[in-house]
Amino acid sequence: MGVQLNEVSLSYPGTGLVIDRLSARIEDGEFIAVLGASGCGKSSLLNLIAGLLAPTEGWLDVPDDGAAFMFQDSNLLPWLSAGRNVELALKLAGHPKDTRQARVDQLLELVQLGHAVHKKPHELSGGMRQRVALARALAQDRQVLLMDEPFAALDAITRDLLHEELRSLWEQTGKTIIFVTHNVREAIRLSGRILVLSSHPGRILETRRITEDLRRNPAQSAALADELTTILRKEQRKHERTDAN
Ligand SMILES: Nc1ncnc2c1ncn2[C@@H]1O[C@H](COP(=O)(O)OP(=O)(O)OP(=O)(O)O)[C@@H](O)[C@H]1O
Repeated sequence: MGVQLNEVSLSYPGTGLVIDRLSARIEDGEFIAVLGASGCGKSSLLNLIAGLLAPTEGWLDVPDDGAAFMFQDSNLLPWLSAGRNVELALKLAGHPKDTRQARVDQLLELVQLGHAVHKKPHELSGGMRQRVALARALAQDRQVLLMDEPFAALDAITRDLLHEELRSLWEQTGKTIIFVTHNVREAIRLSGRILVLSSHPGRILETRRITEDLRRNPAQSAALADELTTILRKEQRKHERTDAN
């Protein structure tokens, strides 16, 4: 089963309505990108799906075991090695001690970090730390993986590499991935479908399917990127005008 949102609204005290009657169905095994300008409610949406927030109105249907979360900051425990950081997640998920080391090795291999099991976070590059964070998220063994701008702080080359690795990891694991970004090219590169959110309050403005043919066609991808960027800019301007009044 995937994730279903039915007329979901969210208000914060003080801020007011942030998400307005948002409905979407995300299929099991789908890789979806949620694209929107800063402050449009993307993180709030992930928090709702993770069960960290409750909707003010409407309802959501999320798999019983919930969802794993990965953020822009790796949030690794600095005094633990990469392996121990992943092991801790396995321990919290209830994996017995005698099976944990083999699973740590497997997960770190999956994110191309088999060689870094003993390294502490400060000995790793930003990209490597995000790989450990990804392994830690996978250690939770949930079908749904929520990713909140996980590569936003990385340089372009590292990000590019991680895009490739994430796509291949998604193909291998069949996870349902909900990936939040404000980067249009990243959304096209990674996902099978893009939901574009409006700003203040967040509603679905556009839905676009991304086929493999489109992804492999630079001219078509660039045209779609231009189109989505124009939509986002227009949305941002509308919002800036509203704020100025
Ligand atoms: N706990 C909170 N209490 C009150 N207002 C909040 C809270 N969390 C977020 N907001 C407000 O809700 C709106 C949406 O925030 P959210 O972080 O979900 O957006 P976002 O699209 O993820 O932003 P960004 O791209 O900048 O991370 C913003 O105006 C923000 O200031």
